[in-house]
Amino acid sequence: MQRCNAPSRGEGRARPGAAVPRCRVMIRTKDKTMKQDPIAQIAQIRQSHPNNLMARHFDMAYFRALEPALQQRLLKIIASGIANPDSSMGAYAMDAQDYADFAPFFDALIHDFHGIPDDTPIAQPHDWNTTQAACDLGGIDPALKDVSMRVRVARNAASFPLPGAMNRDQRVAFESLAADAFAKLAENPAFGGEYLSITPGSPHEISADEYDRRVAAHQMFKDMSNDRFLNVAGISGDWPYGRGMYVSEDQDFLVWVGEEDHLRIMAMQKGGNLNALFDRLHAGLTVLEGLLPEFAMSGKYGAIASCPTNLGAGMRASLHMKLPKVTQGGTDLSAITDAAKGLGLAVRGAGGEHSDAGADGLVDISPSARLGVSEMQIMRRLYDGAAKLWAMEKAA
Ligand SMILES: Nc1ncnc2c1ncn2[C@@H]1O[C@H](COP(=O)(O)OP(=O)(O)OP(=O)(O)O)[C@@H](O)[C@H]1O
Repeated sequence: MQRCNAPSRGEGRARPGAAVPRCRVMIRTKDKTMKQDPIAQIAQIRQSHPNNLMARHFDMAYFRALEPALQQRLLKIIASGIANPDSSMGAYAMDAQDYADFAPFFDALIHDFHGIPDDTPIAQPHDWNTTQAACDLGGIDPALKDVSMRVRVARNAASFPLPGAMNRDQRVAFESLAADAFAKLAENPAFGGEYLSITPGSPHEISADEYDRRVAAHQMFKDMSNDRFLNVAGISGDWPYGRGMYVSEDQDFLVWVGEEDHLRIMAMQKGGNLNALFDRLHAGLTVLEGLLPEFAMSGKYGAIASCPTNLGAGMRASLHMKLPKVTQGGTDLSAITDAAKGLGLAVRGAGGEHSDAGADGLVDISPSARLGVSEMQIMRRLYDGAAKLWAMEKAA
């Protein structure tokens, strides 16, 4: 799955630590004045980067018809896609309300990215009933009992701006609310654990070494402060204030605070039993919903997220699978990527987005679609696709 800041297919890949390009659009975002006509830039990007969905669908007539205040809001939404022509999406919502206020703009991108035909209304079903199908990969091959599974959902509080538009006080205030909720969650026998903060001076602050250890363990999110896409969008602003992670004692239920969305709520387990994994996430999510301010949800768009790629179920369900033969020892992902695409799956390196495959052919596979598909459809797609990719590996 490509998120907003993923480079478009076939174009250069962003890497953590990559140089942050200078913005060259004439809009005011915080204290920066950017220097070129954004409309002219979008026209150029449409030619040079046809996979930038923001540029592909930006309707000049629609933009010109907006009042100046709305134009400024829309320019902030698309600033990252202009400054980074190699964006695959190129737009981040700054507020839950943006999806309604700029529906003609967002809906064109959403139909395109999520593969929803233009004449089909956007709508999000929800279904967490895992008893409908047994999806245990260990039943296909005992070798798959070892796979690492992760499923996460994005959630944002309705009462705060989305991360791109938050100031430092708001980030810290949201983290404080979340820490209070986690203190209650810690008392729940099924989800007891601790909150670890990277906000300087937080009562829950962890050391830099502990943070690095958690990142290396695939639990904590990476430093976003050098991410050129998130920087322009304002999402990585005030780093590391307002950021942290809750982790259950058994390390299989985690909640990120202050990454690309207010919350990323996830279950992580080894073993191949997707039903158990999804049940764990659903149970934790249900408890958290009772402890936190109301989440921004929409019948049309599902879970509201900063990036339109994450709308809908807001879910990315992934498996870390070793596929050494079909990836030529991790050196060539082209065959597996093509096969996975036909199965509705995306492939990325096991270190997270923008990473390469491991030498042992360890890759991350996950269903691409999130909007218009229910949680259970995502689970089935992952199971069916993984079974087919595993059959390819065995036959190779
Ligand atoms: N199945 C998995 N098993 C173990 N770790 C995983 C698994 N899937 C993802 N991870 C780890 O989770 C972390 C976050 O990964 P990544 O950024 O790709 O995912 P994400 O949170 O779903 O975000 P996005 O799709 O927006 O990039 C990384 O450390 C990655 O290695």
